[in-house]
Order: sequence, then structure tokens, then C-alpha cells
Amino acid sequence: MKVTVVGAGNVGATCADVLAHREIANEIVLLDIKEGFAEGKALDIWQTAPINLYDSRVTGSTNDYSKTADSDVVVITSGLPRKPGMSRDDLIATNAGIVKSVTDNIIKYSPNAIIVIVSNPLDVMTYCAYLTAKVDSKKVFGMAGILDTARYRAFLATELNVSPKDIQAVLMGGHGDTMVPLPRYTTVGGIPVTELIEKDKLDAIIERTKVGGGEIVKLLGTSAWYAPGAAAAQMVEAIVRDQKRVFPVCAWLQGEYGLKDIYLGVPVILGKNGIEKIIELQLTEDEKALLDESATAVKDVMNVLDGMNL
Ligand SMILES: NC(=O)c1ccc[n+]([C@@H]2O[C@H](COP(=O)([O-])OP(=O)(O)OC[C@H]3O[C@@H](n4cnc5c(N)ncnc54)[C@H](O)[C@@H]3O)[C@@H](O)[C@H]2O)c1
Ligand SMILES: O=C(O)C[C@H](O)C(=O)O
Repeated sequence: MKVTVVGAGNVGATCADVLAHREIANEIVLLDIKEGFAEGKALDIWQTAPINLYDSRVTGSTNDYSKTADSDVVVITSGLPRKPGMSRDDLIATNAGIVKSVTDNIIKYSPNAIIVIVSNPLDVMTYCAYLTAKVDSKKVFGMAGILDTARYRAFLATELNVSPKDIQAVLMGGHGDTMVPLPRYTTVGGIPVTELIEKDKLDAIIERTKVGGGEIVKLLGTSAWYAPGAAAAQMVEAIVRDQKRVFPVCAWLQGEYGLKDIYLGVPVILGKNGIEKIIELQLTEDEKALLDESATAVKDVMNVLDGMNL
């Protein structure tokens, strides 16, 4: 299996590192526009192989897409991260052009690749890649839900003093402050979370999750990378190993949840064909209202992209 990661910055390099040391792909290409940057990162990662005992090959390339030819999966992380005070949507002006040109190049050399978008604003950059790639939407989708649920699960694990391994959760909607964590679908070792935590504490964790990206931006001056890189690698693993994992993924909706022509986070089954199924949950009226609100927020930014005439 060959996997390309475009953008060798914080998220891209972390993703490539996880793919390599967990031997998720045997050939990993890191590509960046900055001269020598991807080569340097790839060399550093590859030099961990004798220490971490793996044999996945990691190579780097400065914008030479011929090196990415015939990739099975491509992860796109290229683009600016936000700084304190910015929203993810503020990145659209720069990142849309980047995601479009990268997707064009990727499709030219790997027409059958499955494409996982990470660049922000996530839902709209995934839409941008889909419009550019002109392939089945089951092969173009975005990473956000695994990260957002990981934050939610980590906060719950701290609060309840239990292993994060035992916390399962579903989160839907856009990758922004309108995301919709679903306590009704959150369990701890099979026990509904609502039986283990007071409502006000759970509400506070949900609110913290919604702004979890911003919390890190404020602390670091740039956005997160360890959890995002690992989350993207987990999606790649589900695809290359045909694991049929159930994850929240930013997917193209065509009537599911009463929503059409929009990229939004929903639970899916992920396997060798990409999105193998979108799972439709029975939402309560309140949950559906929150999802609709999130969809409206994403649609507004999709309209901005449409107006850019890239
Ligand atoms: N979906 C998510 O949950 C999630 C999580 C974290 C970060 N992100 C987003 O991922 C993106 C990357 O974040 P980061 O922290 O790695 O940023 P970074 O600045 O560390 O890395 C971005 C890299 O992209 C490269 N790049 C820019 N234009 C390029 C082009 N045309 N072709 C190839 N490479 C190009 C840059 O040279 C840089 O090395 C940001 O947009 C960020 O907002 C999304
Ligand atoms: O918050 C950001 O800008 C990056 C990313 O979307 C995140 O949630 O960490």
C-alpha cells in the first residue's frame, strides 16, 4: 500500500510518523511546497525505523507529484493553520486555492486514490477537493469527527477517572463551534454516560469539546497536531486494512438526515472502498435541530467557496 501525505508541517509529519511506526502503509511519501522541507522530515522519520523497529519506507518530495503516482490513499494537510483570534473559516481565502491545486495534482497522478482532507475549514475544504477531483464522493471525505470525539472522550476519561479506551461516543455536524456531541450515544464500558456524571458536568464537557481546537490554539499560538495526525492515520488504517471501522467522518450527504448536497460529519463505515455506508441514526427533535443549525453554518461557508469561482 502506498500513502501520500501532502503538507509536511505539524499535522502531516505527525500523520506520516504514525503511519510509518505502526506499519500502516509500506510506502509513505511526504510532499510539501517548501524546498527540502518534506525531504528533511521524511529523513528524520525514516531514521526512527531502526529505533522503533519498522520497515515502512518514508520519502519526501518538494512538489514533485510524480513521486506520489499510484497512491492508494492521499491525506491532504497542506494549508495555513489558524492563529489565536481567528476562526477556521477565516482560512478559506488561502486554503481553498491550496487544496484545489493539490487535489488537481494528486488526481493527475493517482486517479483512483481515496482522498482524506484535513485542511481547514474542514467541511468546506473537503467540498473543494470533491469539486476538483470529480470522483465518487465515497472516495473524498474529511477528518474531524475522530479528533472531536477523541477530545470529548479524553475530557470524560479525566472527569470520570476511567480509561479513555472504554469511552465510546458519537459526534455529528460541522467541524466548528456548532458541532453536535450526542450524550445519548455516549457510553462508558457499555453504561450510558448520563448514569455516571451529573448533567451540569456533562454539559461543561460538551461545551469544552466544541471549542477544543480553539483551546489549543490559544495555548500554542498555532493549532493542534498530535491528535489530528493520529486521527488521520487511523482513518488511513481503516481504509488500507479494510477494517470496516465505524467513525464520524465528514461525508457528502444526499438526503441522509434530511440534508442534501453538503459535506457534514456523520457516522460511517470506513473500509477499502472509502465510505462504505453512511449510518442514519434516529435523532430526537432537539438533536436534529442542532444538526440543522450546524448544517446551515457549513452551507454558508460552502456558498463563500462557490462564490470564489476557483
Ligand atoms: N481537520 C482537523 O481536525 C484539523 C486538525 C488540525 C489542523 N487542521 C488543519 O490542517 C492544516 C495544516 O495544519 P498544520 O498545523 O500542519 O500547519 P503547518 O503550517 O505546520 O503545515 C502546513 C504545511 O502545508 C504546506 N503547504 C502550503 N501550501 C502547500 C501546497 N500548495 N502544496 C504542498 N504543501 C503546501 C506548508 O509548506 C506547511 O509545511 C491547517 O489548515 C489546519 O487548520 C485540521
Ligand atoms: O482548531 C483548529 O484550527 C485546528 C483543528 O481544526 C482542531 O480542531 O484542532
